[in-house]
Amino acid sequence: MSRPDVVTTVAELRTRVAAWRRDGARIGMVPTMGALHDGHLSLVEAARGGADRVVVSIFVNPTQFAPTEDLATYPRDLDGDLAKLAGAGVDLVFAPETGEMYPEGAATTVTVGGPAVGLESDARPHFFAGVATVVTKLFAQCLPDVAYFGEKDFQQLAVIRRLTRDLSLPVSVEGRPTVREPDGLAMSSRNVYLNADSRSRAPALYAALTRAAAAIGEGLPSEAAVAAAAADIAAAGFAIDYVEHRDAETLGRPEPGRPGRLLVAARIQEVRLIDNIATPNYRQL
Ligand SMILES: Nc1ncnc2c1ncn2[C@@H]1O[C@H](COP(=O)(O)OP(=O)(O)OP(=O)(O)O)[C@@H](O)[C@H]1O
Ligand SMILES: CC(C)(CO)[C@@H](O)C(=O)[O-]
Ligand code: BAL
Repeated sequence: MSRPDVVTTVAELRTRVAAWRRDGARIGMVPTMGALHDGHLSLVEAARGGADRVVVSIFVNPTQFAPTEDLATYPRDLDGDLAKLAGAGVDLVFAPETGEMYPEGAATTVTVGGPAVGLESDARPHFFAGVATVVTKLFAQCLPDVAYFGEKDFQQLAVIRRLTRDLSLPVSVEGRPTVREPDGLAMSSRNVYLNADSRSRAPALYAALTRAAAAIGEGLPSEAAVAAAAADIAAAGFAIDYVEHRDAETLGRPEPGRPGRLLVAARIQEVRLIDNIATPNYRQL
């Protein structure tokens, strides 16, 4: 099966997209950092369904990593990624070098408040400014009609929705459900860092969220459900960054009658995993 075409410059990307647009095509974009797995492929499939042409970007964005984080070792495999995309219906891969995305002297950063405050930002204070800046640039470079993001990075999705609205970007942002391994672990490029022992413990994260969401649905007070989830996660050997019940849209305090979300970030063997689950029947104050 033939691999998708790859371009590395904004000029080439714009030329290709402009030609499709002249033909009246609707453009879909799937931004990624590569090391593709079935979660990414589910976004590609959604894009195939919602657009005539699909662009996948692959760029390990340095501005969303702190100096202490795993930028240098983040899994990179463009050749393997292109093989996975062969036959997936992708029209173009945009795989820029860092200098193309951040030319010498780049001095502009997009910062988001609201849903970007707290949770991931407490552990990764630089993170959402990096994501917001690169996603704004990708949207400006490609000018997609619609862009697809995973609910696995739930706060990131909320931040991207908010920045798109606040900056009046003419892009429809679509969130897609988390794709999981058969034992419930959310697929993530960083799962390859897990050794056999940590991998066997990792499904405890989603199992704890599932139990807590069901308990909240049955009327258990939010605080008690969160405390039980935290205890389960700690018992599985994780160091917890946060376990929180939040409003699914604002990520502020959960409100009865509105969709809620349980979110977790926890570390095992120094691998930081995140996950989340809906609490649609939330009724407690
Ligand atoms: N399991 C998954 N199901 C659905 N979407 C996913 C999943 N994992 C990642 N995505 C989405 O794919 C897009 C690109 O994510 P990214 O390249 O960072 O992959 P990742 O597996 O989340 O990597 P990382 O381990 O760095 O978090 C994001 O919109 C992300 O939410
Ligand atoms: C949205 C994104 C591609 C921006 O670099 C990244 O944060 C990711 O892969 O989720
Ligand atoms: N999956 C979001 C990108 C990151 O964690 O750096």
